[in-house]
Amino acid sequence: MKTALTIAGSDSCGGAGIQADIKTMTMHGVYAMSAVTALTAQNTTGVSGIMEVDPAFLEKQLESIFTDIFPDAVKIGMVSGVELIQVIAMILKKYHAKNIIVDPVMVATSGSKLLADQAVETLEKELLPMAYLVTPNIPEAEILAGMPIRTQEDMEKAAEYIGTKFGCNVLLKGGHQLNEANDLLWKDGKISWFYGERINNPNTHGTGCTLSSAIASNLAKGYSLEISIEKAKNYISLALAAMLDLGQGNGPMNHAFSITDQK
Ligand SMILES: Nc1ncnc2c1ncn2[C@@H]1O[C@H](COP(=O)(O)OP(=O)(O)OP(=O)(O)O)[C@@H](O)[C@H]1O
Ligand SMILES: Cc1ncc(COP(=O)(O)O)c(N)n1
Repeated sequence: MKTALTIAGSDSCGGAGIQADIKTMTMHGVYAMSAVTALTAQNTTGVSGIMEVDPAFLEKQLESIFTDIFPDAVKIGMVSGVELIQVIAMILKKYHAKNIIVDPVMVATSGSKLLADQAVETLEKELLPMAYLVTPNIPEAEILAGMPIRTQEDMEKAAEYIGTKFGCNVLLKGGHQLNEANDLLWKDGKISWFYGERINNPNTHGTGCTLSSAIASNLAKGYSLEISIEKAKNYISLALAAMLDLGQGNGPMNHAFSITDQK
C-alpha cells in the first residue's frame, strides 16, 4: 500500500486541516500518517483559538515517522511559526523526502490568520524551494507574487513569477473566482489550465486542504502531476456535489460520497 504524510494543523470540526487530509488520503486508498503542527479550536463559523505545537515535539513526530514508515508523498498545510517551518525543512532534507506539496495556508476561509507575518519569509526561503508543487489560492498567490490578481492573465503572470522565483511547480487555484473553478498549473515554464464546473454549494470548508492531499495521494500512487491534479479536482467536485449541509457556517464536504449507506 502507498503511504502519505500530512504535516498540518488539526481542525476540531473535521472539515479542514489534518482531518480533511486523512479522510482524503484514506478515500484514495493511501495509508495516511500525520504530524500535527498546531491545534485549532474551530468550527464552521470560525477559529476561536490556536495552540502551536512545540517545535521540538514536531521534530519528534517527524523522526518517529521517517525512521519507520517512509511516506511516498508529503503534504504540508498550516504551519504557523518560523521554528516549526525550520524543523520541517530540516527533517525533509535529512530523509530526502519526495513528492512534497506545500499548501501555503495563510488565512482560513472564515478570515482568521493561520500564518504569522514573519513566517511568510521563512516559508518562501525554506519550504518552497524544496516543494515539487505549491498550491496557493488567489489571495495567497497575491502575497507570494506581490501583485494583485484580477484576471486570468494576472493568474498566469503570478504563477510564472512564483515558479521562477522559488524553483517549484505552481498550481494557482481559482476557487475564489465567482463563476468558475479553473486552476492554473505552471510547470517547468509551461502553463496549462484545468477547467472545472463550479458546483453551487456554499459549504466549501477545507477545499484547499482536500485538493492538496488528493494530489499528494495520486502522486504517491505514481500518477503524473497533470493526471493527479485532474483526478483531485474531480474528487472535490464529487465531494461538493454530495451536498452535505452541516453546521451554521461554511460547512465541510462529504468525503464519503461513494458510500451509499449514509443514514
Ligand atoms: N464551488 C466549487 N465548485 C467546484 N470546485 C471548486 C469550488 N470551490 C473550490 N473549488 C475547487 O477546489 C479547489 C480548492 O480551491 P480554493 O480556491 O477554494 O482553495 P482554497 O481557498 O485554498 O481552499 P480553502 O477554502 O480550503 O482555503 C480548487 O481546485 C478549486 O477549483
Ligand atoms: C487547521 C486548518 N488548516 C487549514 C485551514 C484552511 O482551510 P479553510 O480555508 O477551508 O478554512 C483551516 N481552516 N484549518
